[in-house]
Amino acid sequence: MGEDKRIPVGIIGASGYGGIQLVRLLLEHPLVEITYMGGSGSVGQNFSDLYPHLAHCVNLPIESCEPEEVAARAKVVFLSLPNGLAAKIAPKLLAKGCKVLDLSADYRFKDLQVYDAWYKEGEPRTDREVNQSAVYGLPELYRDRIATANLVGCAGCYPTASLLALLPLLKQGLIDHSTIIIDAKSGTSGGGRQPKTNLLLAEASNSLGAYGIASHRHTPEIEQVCSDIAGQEVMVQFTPHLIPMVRGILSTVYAKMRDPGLTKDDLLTIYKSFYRNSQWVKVLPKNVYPQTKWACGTNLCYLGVEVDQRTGRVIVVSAIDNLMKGQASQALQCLNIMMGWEETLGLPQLTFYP
Ligand SMILES: NC(=O)C1=CN([C@@H]2O[C@H](COP(=O)(O)OP(=O)(O)OC[C@H]3O[C@@H](n4cnc5c(N)ncnc54)[C@H](OP(=O)(O)O)[C@@H]3O)[C@@H](O)[C@H]2O)C=CC1
Ligand SMILES: CC(=O)N[C@@H](CCC(=O)OP(=O)(O)O)C(=O)O
Repeated sequence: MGEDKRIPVGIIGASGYGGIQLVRLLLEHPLVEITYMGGSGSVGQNFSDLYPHLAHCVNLPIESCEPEEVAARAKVVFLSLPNGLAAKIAPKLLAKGCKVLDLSADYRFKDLQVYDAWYKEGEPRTDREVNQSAVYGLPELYRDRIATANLVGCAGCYPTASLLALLPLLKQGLIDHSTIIIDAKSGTSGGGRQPKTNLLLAEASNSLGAYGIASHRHTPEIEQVCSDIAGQEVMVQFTPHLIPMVRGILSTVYAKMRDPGLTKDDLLTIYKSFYRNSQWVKVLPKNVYPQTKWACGTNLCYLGVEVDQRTGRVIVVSAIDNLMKGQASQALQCLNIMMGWEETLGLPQLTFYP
């Protein structure tokens, strides 16, 4: 038997929805081994007490999150915690030499004033320097930066779906920035495993509603990336909806084209070329538009591109699994890049269907 070269990995927030996706992915990844599980309310329990169906493959206790202890037992740490906690833990882990992937919003914003304005989680942040070192975890845009990062602030779920739809348009300067409208729907798992009234079956089933209109926290995150690509300030109109299903995000993006003469064939050529080196983004053929079911359980994003010649608008429909490409599997994709591994390693591409 050769030496086992698996990298020891910790998951803080293992009991949550992000945590359990990471467990599934990391157990099947050939180059890592889960060595630490951290939490809060579930400390003292075994992971298999929380998820008995996994008792045959996971036997680890949930421990309190002591950064020194975590760093002694893990070289890579995934933080899958409510917003505001990673900013307190990540600097200590980085100082001990760990690579850190944060699934919350704490390290997504270059400008902490923007973070503070939208995420009022308590005391002011004291980790400005660390924050400056963080790279936004959207591999299709920042692959090179992720490759050399020690800290990645993984992209949010709605931003991932929406930005992948928008990137080629912004990069090529094809749209009037002031006309971007994003209409998105998410399954209830987007709200996490903690009980919330609006996520009860009786509230969410047989019903569809918008929330966070003109005020959702993903608006500045989407705008930050759009502005970075466009080289000028971009504002978007973003409206999320809660839809009665468990997994999935469908984001439909509208914008006025600068050149109304562009056809659907032109745009499909542009999209296919833009994503030619991105295995996880599938640009669908002409007149085919994605369903969330196609992406379920995978790291894939499916894009359908349309042009309304009557209004001069381009319409792009984007489908992802919010817990996968929108969260845990995208974090693992980032880790693969950080470690110089094959970007597809350990990432599922076949959905459960139907
Ligand atoms: N759900 C989604 O679709 C997406 C979520 N995200 C983000 O990922 C992060 C995790 O989300 P999700 O998994 O859905 O959330 P959950 O509510 O399902 O899980 C939260 C986890 O955080 C742990 N936790 C809470 N407080 C503490 C604490 N003080 N110290 C240590 N651990 C703590 C909980 O552990 P315990 O049970 O032990 O208390 C639990 O494991 C959030 O920031 C979320 O915004 C990002 C993209 C998509
Ligand atoms: C349905 C639902 O409640 N969705 C969550 C999605 C946010 C999320 O999960 O957090 P990230 O910022 O880390 O992506 C919401 O709208 O707040």
